[in-house]
Amino acid sequence: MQSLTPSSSGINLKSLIRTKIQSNRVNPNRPVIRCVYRFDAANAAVNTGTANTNSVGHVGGSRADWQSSCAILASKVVSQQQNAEKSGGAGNITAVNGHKAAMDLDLVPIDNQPKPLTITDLSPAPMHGAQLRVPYQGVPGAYSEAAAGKAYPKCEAIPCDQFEVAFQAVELWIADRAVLPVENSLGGSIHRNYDLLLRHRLHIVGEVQLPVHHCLLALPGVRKEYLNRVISHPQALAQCELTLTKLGLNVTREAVDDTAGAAEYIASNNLRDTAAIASARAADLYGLQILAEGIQDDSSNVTRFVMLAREPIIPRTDRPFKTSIVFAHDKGTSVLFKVLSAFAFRNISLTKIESRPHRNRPIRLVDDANVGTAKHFEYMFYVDFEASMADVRAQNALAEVQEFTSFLRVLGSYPMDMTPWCPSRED
Ligand SMILES: O=C(O)C(=O)C[C@]1(C(=O)O)C=C[C@@H](O)C=C1
Repeated sequence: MQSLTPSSSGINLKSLIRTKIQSNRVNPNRPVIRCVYRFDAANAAVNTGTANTNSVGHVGGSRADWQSSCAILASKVVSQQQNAEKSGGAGNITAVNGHKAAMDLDLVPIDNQPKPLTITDLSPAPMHGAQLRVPYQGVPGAYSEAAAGKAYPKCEAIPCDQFEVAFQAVELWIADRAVLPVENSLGGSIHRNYDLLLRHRLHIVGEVQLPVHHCLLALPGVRKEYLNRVISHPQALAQCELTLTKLGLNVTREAVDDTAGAAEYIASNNLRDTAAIASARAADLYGLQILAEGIQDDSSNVTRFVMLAREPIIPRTDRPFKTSIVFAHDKGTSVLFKVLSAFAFRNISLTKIESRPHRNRPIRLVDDANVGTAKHFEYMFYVDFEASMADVRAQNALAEVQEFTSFLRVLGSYPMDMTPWCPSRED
């Protein structure tokens, strides 16, 4: 799979925005320009080598720098909201995934869709309104939009061109909750989002598990034999890897920012040699036909999303709760067994464990005069366990974990998604 994300370093916000605009001008047909910024924003934290601080600081130096760098375009946000209402788009999420495509194959005017929020749209001024505002990365028709609708059925889902924007929209009180995909049953963890959880100070307040039913979409009249390229989110490409091969397509696979963005790109550039992997709702929204459906390699394909807020919720014990933590230790991975036993002794089940590079201190050198220098990689460990922070067992386990670790943060204690299991789509 070709990665279309160029690397760079030593960036600041203004140069990023300039890069983005220039890239768009140079080659308006590339669907992936937004990646340039997304990748660089992540690297900003790598370059400064800091974790656990607000990423705003990394981007522009200080929060004040960042704010003065941003255009204050609150009215644009409002007009996006109005557009969304008019188009029945982001604010009106019904059966997004698992939704029968219309057989009317006329191209729809895709300009009706609300434009994704970008970093320059963020205003530090709070927005008021009764509806919960939930930013997600992608454009209408993305699975993240569906996840927002599942978590908060009456919410106004706000498309953003990158995760960083969704986080900052909540941090700056423009929005109320961000929705973030963290893992998929086939594609595995979405690593970058674990890093983002650590860099930002938002709290996990809920989770949603969304069955993901992928379709192969192309312009009306296009047949599979005409295709020489399939574009989608890297996770979606990974989830359909075997099926794409089985379909006998002689295509290159290219990664773009989100599934629905791939569909939109094909429609707006009238690409007859390219297909997208996206939802049936994306086919509806962007006037594409469904060439094949259910193309994920496993019918029970599920993505887990977490919801993030400025404040934690008050944990309870009257319903199943999950707690997510992240920890590290100065002396490397040897602490892992002790931490895990703190949960095992209390009969607390772990549902997930993930390790990521410790970006502050990625390597630990251990010199041995006789044999040389061992170079150990250092990790941050992310653990989800099935207990509420209001449960005394969890409190005792964490008190113990704290003794073993040099760094411990509770990312959130939140209700588990206990919705009935229905992996197949309801047509
Ligand atoms: O591209 C989208 O539609 C998304 O919402 C992103 C995303 C992901 O990040 O995993 C969400 C669910 C699917 O697993 C594929 C892609």
